[in-house]
Amino acid sequence: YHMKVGNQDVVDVIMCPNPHDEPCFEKFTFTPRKILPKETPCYVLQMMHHLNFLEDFRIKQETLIRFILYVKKGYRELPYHNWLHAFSVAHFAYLCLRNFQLIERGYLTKLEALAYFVSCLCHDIDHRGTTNSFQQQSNSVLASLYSSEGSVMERHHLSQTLCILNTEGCNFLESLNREDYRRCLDLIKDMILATDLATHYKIHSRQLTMAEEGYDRTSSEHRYYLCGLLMTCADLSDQTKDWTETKRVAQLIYSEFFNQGDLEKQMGKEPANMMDREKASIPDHQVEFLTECCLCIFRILAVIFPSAKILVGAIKRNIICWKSSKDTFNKLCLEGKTSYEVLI
Ligand SMILES: Cc1nc2ccc(C(=O)N[C@]34C[C@H]5C[C@H](C[C@H](C5)C3)C4)cc2n2c(-c3ccccc3Cl)nnc12
Ligand SMILES: [Mg+2]
Ligand SMILES: [Zn+2]
Repeated sequence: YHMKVGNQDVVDVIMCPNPHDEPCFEKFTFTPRKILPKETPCYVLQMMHHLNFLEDFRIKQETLIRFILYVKKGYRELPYHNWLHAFSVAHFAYLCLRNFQLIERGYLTKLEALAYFVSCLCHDIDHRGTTNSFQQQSNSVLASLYSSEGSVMERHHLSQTLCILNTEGCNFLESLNREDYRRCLDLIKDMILATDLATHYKIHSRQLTMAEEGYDRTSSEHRYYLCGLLMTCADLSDQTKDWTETKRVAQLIYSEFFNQGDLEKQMGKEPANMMDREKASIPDHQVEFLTECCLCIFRILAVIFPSAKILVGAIKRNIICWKSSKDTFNKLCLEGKTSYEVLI
């Protein structure tokens, strides 16, 4: 957008802050879930234009638009793991690329940046609203396909992504030379597989060591850990927004968790507490998850990128809100409400 403010041109003010000084699209305080779903494909295209991907990789706009629409269609109408989650994760990746200047400061090559943004958009395609362990428990088709390698859902999201790339008129990477094409697909594989939280728990301590030692651009191990860190932070970025947003997102997540718990009960299985709408204490579980998982991973991000400290602050504020909400939850639960009913 080219915008005149007074007699001074304000060039390239994209999604500029509107007069009611709502958070600007370019800031970490912006909540991408407020964008109308039908407008989201345009915003994806706009972000890729502003990251200069179309020029750098000679991407045909028509092919890219078809790819984006196929990816959007690939997501199911679920409470949480839907297209709007993918869009918000990709928006966070866009903010990291722009605000941390990941390319300009050599943290990621342009190809890695492209793979990062596209992986965020595709990382949960065709999610069924159930966990990897549920795939095993229910002997799903996906479990029979992938359970020997682990990360069952993530391998399915990757395979769906590659299928779309191989769909007529959707391969926006077609102008990459053979080596870059191969490298980009390998990066997308590593990045989508990195969104399996169980994997994050395994490599978390090494990511911390990497941050404390100082990021070594020449180390392929460091580059792998940074990509995994950036993927997990994007996947959890809802937790860095304001309390209203965080609370609403938790309600969506637990709606999926409890649906799975109901399914497990019907199968005669005992669901985990966090999946059981009768037993789960959402505030307690969220305080634990935000403290044990989110706070740790965003602290590592802030060691490498000091401007990410505001994200750590946002998570701390949400932990305080969950702790203070506990009294309300306990009081209402005493009146016989489940913690889910209190949340909605
Ligand atoms: C707010 C919030 N809470 C969350 C609470 C719990 C879990 C969760 O999967 N826990 C674990 C706990 C152990 C070790 C592994 C495997 C299983 C056993 C299940 C992970 C995720 C949560 N989560 C996510 C999220 C991120 C990535 C994939 C799926 C999801 Cl849902 N995004 N936001 C949230
Ligand atoms: Mg996932
Ligand atoms: Zn996700």
